[in-house]
Amino acid sequence: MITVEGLTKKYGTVLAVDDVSFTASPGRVTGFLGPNGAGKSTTMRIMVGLTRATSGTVTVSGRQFSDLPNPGLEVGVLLDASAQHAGRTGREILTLAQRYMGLPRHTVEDMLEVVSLTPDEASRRVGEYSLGMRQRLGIATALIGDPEVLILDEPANGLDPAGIRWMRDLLRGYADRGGTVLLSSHLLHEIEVIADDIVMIGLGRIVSRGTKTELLQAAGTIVRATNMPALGMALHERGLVASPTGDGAVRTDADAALVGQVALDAGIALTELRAAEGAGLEEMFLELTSASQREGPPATRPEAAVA
Ligand SMILES: Nc1ncnc2c1ncn2[C@@H]1O[C@H](COP(=O)(O)OP(=O)(O)OP(=O)(O)O)[C@@H](O)[C@H]1O
Repeated sequence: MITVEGLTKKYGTVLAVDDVSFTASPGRVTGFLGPNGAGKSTTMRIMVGLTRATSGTVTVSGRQFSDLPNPGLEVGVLLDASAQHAGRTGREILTLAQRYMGLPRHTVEDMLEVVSLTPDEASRRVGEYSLGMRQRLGIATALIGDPEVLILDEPANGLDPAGIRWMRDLLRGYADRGGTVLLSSHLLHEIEVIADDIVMIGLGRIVSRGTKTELLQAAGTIVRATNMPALGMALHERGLVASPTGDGAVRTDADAALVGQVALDAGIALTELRAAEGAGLEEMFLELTSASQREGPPATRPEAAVA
């Protein structure tokens, strides 16, 4: 379990993390989602004691990271796969972790197998590794102490589609065995596929959080009619906000039953009526983080916690 309470980090005048609170629970994969510069890495660095918080607390399994006697046995961390010593081989890096944590020697070969690094690759210097190979080695280092909690910053970076599938299955299995996984990404689809719970952050603030199911339900309804202007008018008259989806339909926050009733009352024939699901989550992500999108206009920050 990871518990973040009122976490704030200022770098001079930059408010990188602004009063962030959330939990990541055992048995679940929690996706930490936000655009570039949202504050994900800073939050994770504070979690593992690499950056000092201005205020607020983070506990892992009830304790601060700095109070853990042998942290690698309790928390597996992958923050920057490129930070590994370029002159050492993959096997040497894992062996150092194994000795440092006081683990049996066979764990090194076990982990190489888990992350599918071949004996030949394990004997090569990390400086010659591709980014995907470095990520695999980083995940092996995070897992070697068999910790209960994993904190992974953009772990899918550099992995090919098969590698992403492999990582997804690995983390799923880890969570299903009771582990706590927190992983960050600026890619909605990645988080949507892998996470049970989602925490969205923008400009250092939590803009939404909840289970994926809740967020998908909260994503609204897609509706299409032969007479779209009449449908727009009918929804408007009932106080329902509808926004164009870009392909001729509209999305509204109302549930499908209400939208269907509104259309029936107005005598409008619908050609499509369905839960917005993934498309809606993407729209919500863009809406919720619009204040922090470099491409978007400045706006007041929304707060849309659903859990
Ligand atoms: N050491 C630092 N000194 C000053 N500002 C910093 C420092 N580290 C991060 N920041 C600022 O804090 C904010 C949040 O950065 P952070 O790296 O946490 O975002 P992120 O969500 O991880 O982004 P990305 O997806 O691009 O990795 C940014 O405005 C960044 O410029």
